[in-house]
Amino acid sequence: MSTAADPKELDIPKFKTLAISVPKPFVVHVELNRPDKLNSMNDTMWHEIGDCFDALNGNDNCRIVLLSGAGKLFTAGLDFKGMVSIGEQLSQYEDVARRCKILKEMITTYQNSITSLEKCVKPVIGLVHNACIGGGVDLITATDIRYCTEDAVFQVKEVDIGMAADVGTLQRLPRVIGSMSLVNELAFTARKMLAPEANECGLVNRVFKDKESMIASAIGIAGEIAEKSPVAVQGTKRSIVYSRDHTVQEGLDDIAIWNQTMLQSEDFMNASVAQATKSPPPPFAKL
Ligand SMILES: CCC/C=C/C=C/C(=O)SCCNC(=O)CCNC(=O)[C@H](O)C(C)(C)COP(=O)(O)OP(=O)(O)OC[C@H]1O[C@@H](n2cnc3c(N)ncnc32)[C@H](O)[C@@H]1OP(=O)(O)O
Repeated sequence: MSTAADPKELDIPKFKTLAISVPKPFVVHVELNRPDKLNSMNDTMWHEIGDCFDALNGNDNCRIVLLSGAGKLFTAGLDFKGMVSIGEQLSQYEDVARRCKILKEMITTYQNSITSLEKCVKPVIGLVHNACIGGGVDLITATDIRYCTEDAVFQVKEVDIGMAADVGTLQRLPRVIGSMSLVNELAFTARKMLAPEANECGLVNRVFKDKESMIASAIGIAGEIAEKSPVAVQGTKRSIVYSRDHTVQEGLDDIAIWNQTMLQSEDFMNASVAQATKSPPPPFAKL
């Protein structure tokens, strides 16, 4: 069975603002890659994040994704300078309905871009070093596992630029960290949350000394996940995301219907036999 240790074998489009590598078979590393602009999120990056995760979702050479930032920090959030071109587009119209149409289209495109991480059935591990600001928090709240470095700082900074966050933080952060009081405090004050507090409140579940050790550990963990049945891992992510937004009974009903099919997969049979006979896990075919 061929595996994609070579990024070219992944066969996904090339991106201007994202760097893609394959550190291990089936493990895809996506880096926000505008280091000279502090990985600030311009219109191209917003579009490319969506395109990238849509492509990885359908790619059977990808079983798990690592998401980090190239250079000094994870991301400085929305690219202020990119907002000038939106301002120019708006200035072409005097009418409120025409202006609203431009803004609505932009907001929903950016929302869909973040949601593409959640819709991607491959688990995504968010790896934050140094600063994770504004849109960066939107982005990582849509990941499945989050780690950071000791120097990490998280900031829901939108109120400081005169806006209510609108692409996911206010919807997902309460579900990630549980305490509505803490979410409210972070969102109303835009204060910095440092790594120990992020760990304590559950925004991340591991803190590493530096970026190198974080990436190395994450590649190891991703490699372990990539060796498991893709039927099992993808079904698990699907069920966790579905259950988050539904009642317990609805979640149970959904997974019963899902597994009435998936328990007939060869992965279930082969993995169960290996467990029962104390044999090493079998290799699983691409999905
Ligand atoms: C529909 C919209 C949906 C999305 C909404 C998202 C909203 C948000 O993301 S709100 C948050 C926006 N971001 C910020 O407010 C971050 C502002 N920047 C900082 O706080 C600091 O720059 C940072 C902590 C990231 C780094 O600090 P450091 O001291 O290391 O660097 P600086 O000297 O401050 O900056 C270096 C140059 O980078 C430019 N820059 C910083 N952030 C941005 C940005 N977000 N967009 C564009 N450019 C940015 C900064 O102006 C400096 O440029 P120069 O003066 O030319 O050297």
